[in-house]
Amino acid sequence: MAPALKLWYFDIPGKAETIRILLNYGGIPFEDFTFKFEAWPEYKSKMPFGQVPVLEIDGKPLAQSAAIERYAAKLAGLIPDDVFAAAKVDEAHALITEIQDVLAPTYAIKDPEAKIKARQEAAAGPLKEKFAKLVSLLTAAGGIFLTGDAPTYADIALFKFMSGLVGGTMEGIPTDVFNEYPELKAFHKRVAELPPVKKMYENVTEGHRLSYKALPP
Ligand SMILES: N[C@@H](CCC(=O)N[C@@H](CS)C(=O)NCC(=O)O)C(=O)O
Repeated sequence: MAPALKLWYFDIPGKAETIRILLNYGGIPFEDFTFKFEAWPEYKSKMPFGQVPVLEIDGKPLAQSAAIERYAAKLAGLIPDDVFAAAKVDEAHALITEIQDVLAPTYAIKDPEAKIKARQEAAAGPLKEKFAKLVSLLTAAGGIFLTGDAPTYADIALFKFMSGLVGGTMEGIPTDVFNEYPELKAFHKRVAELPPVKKMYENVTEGHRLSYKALPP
């Protein structure tokens, strides 16, 4: 029998959106339990590491977004069976995490101008180096998806990252940040048009799931 799944997270895309896409992709029913920041103190002590996302699986909690993403990807058939092929997918996923880590310190900057400046600097330097690595990976795999011609959870994670970067919540990152990378823009469109992804975002009515946005032309 399929496990009963309940995903706990704030009412924003954040670290839960890739998990949401993966579960939707696999047509796997789950309760998307979201809450406002004000309600967090009520839940924090119930979470294994005092943080979210947490996926409750038949009542048992699983924390850490990377572990939850892999779990959801296995259910959705977005991890290859072959051990080496699966490791290459993890490799691509780790590169995306590294890219996210470039921007992570900017979230904590309180001064709005300093935050924008730090992001502009990241976009002009370190992010470019990482995007070039992504293009190499994509090109080496044949230019369709990150590790070949079938989508995996790494592709979903990159799609979510790219959407979030230009989705209006990353002040300081120019919305044309991907214009120098036609391969990445084509990739983003390709993932957006995968039928389960397209369907998920067509059906969205609430703001918290709107991390997807078509990239500017
Ligand atoms: N390594 C963890 C980090 C989780 C994390 O940073 N969660 C944040 C939200 S994105 C959180 O729960 N913040 C509230 C808190 O720490 O009290 C993961 O990837 O799941």
